[in-house]
Amino acid sequence: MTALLQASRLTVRIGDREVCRDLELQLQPGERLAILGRNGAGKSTLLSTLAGLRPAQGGEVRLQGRSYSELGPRAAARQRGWMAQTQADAFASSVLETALAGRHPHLGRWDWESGADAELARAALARVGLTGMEQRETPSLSGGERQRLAIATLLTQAPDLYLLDEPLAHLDLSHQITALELFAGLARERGAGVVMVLHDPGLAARYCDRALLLQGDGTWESGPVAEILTAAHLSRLYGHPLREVEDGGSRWFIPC
Ligand SMILES: Nc1ncnc2c1ncn2[C@@H]1O[C@H](COP(=O)(O)OP(=O)(O)OP(=O)(O)O)[C@@H](O)[C@H]1O
Repeated sequence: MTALLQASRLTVRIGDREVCRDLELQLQPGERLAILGRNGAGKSTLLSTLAGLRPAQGGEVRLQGRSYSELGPRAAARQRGWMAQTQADAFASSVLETALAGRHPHLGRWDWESGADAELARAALARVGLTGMEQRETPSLSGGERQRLAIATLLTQAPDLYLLDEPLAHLDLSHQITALELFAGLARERGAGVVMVLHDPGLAARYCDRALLLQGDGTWESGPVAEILTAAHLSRLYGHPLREVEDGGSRWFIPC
């Protein structure tokens, strides 16, 4: 099976600092991967490299077997969606218009969005609880509402691969679980691949199949969450002792 995402011998640097050296990564349809690490370890930098938005210093990234230069930006945007850590609105537009921007990679150069596109956008807004807010201007949204709009825009884009930089930022606990369940459903039902930068290893253990730990010095570890997300690994990763607690079949990690 062709991997949705493959990174081979990927080396990413910021100045003379290494984020990862010779990273090997494969994501198959339906798989969810969590990226964890300390602040400044380079998680966002790696994610934007995986999204083809930043050049790698070595190795390569392929989407369903093709490099970003082979695909070109429009085809790449039909295959992978990227959610930035913060949502910047260059100018005010309505909630519905913002969600509809997710359809742009699917339209011809001179096409307008159709009624069917608007239906997709409205359905996506409904899935994140923004029905009734379609005509609101984006600067008037709260932080959590703006984040849910970013998720709705990605749902409207409907790529095969979702690259999410801290998708739970600004969300209350209930909306965090709703968002994680939503991406779990896309993986299960549509075979979507999901890569998420997360700061909660308990949620990563519950909602991802595999985890990638970025140590901040170019070294990394990855594997199934059962093997990688342990108190010993995580204590070393964060430089603070953590204790593992099991409850109702889920594993949680508590700072000591
Ligand atoms: N253009 C830049 N010039 C200099 N340093 C940069 C630049 N971009 C990022 N950095 C630095 O690179 C490091 C990695 O940044 P990155 O945003 O990828 O980290 P992160 O792991 O996502 O962090 P966080 O958990 O805080 O979001 C940080 O120390 C950051 O200050």
